[in-house]
Amino acid sequence: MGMMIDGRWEGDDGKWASKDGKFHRAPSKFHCQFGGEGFPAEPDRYHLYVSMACPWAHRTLIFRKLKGLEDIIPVTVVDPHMLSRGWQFSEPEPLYGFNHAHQLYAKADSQYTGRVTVPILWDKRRETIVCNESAEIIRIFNVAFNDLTGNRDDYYPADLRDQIDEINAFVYPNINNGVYKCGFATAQNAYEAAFDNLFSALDSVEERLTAQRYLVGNRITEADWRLFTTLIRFDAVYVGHFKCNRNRIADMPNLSGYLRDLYQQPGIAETVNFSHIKEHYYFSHESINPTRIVPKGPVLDFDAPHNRTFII
Ligand SMILES: N[C@@H](CCC(=O)N[C@@H](CS)C(=O)NCC(=O)O)C(=O)O
Repeated sequence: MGMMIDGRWEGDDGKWASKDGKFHRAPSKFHCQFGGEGFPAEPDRYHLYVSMACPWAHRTLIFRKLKGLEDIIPVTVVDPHMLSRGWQFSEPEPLYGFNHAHQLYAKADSQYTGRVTVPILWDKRRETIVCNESAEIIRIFNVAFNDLTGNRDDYYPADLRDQIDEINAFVYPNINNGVYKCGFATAQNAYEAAFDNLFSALDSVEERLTAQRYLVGNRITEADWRLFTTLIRFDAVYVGHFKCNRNRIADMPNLSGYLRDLYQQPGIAETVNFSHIKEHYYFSHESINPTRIVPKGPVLDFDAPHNRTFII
């Protein structure tokens, strides 16, 4: 797994785990300054690069779908295999014919130093990265194109923002990133601490969902979609590949019903691609799975009844 140093691709960075054996996620470098003169909301101006495997990129695909942005913001999907040159395109990508995502980063900033991550929101006019932070991209998608699409669905409503921020601040480090802290730990004690922390957080959300249908009451918000992209991958990859195996989500009645409830919302199933999810994790992380064998199971049925509508 590599990264970019001064605008050039460096093959092996050894950065996934630090000396303490813990996984530390690097912060994103391109932050959104959307709107106004800089990056106005316009059709045929932006392009989204995603991996169908990546939970962070998945957030942006969900918001693109929910907010009716498919005609306004085209998408290019990277190959599921992320190998020695980082994210690659199965066919040259449509804007420049690049074969690798790192070429986009170099085009945006010829001196770029950092990781080459997806999602990438690209501005075709300025030929640069608008943003490579999914948490910010979904906030843009939530409102910025409303006048163009007429879609005013709001997943970060003003009256719920404090509650959404609070639950996000819990779910991100403990669950979204918590699975990575288990999977990329390189010391037994770091793994065990991450494992205990992850399952204690899942227990707490399981409890929370006893009395309410969604994370913030009875309305789906951004907080739910941010949790969804981790939960949907959990039994297929995190249980086995990342050793998050105290139990499956399928064994947690509230969380599994909640997961099916979200999966069955209109358009969401189309954003989920288990072939890319399993191929990416099991094939790309050679240090975790050197044989690169991708398991055939598990058999999962997210179309089964969720039985959550009785909860007000
Ligand atoms: N903070 C970023 C994280 C994105 C991220 O880490 N994406 C992963 C894929 S799941 C990636 O591209 N990793 C490649 C690398 O770090 O080299 C976001 O949420 O947008």
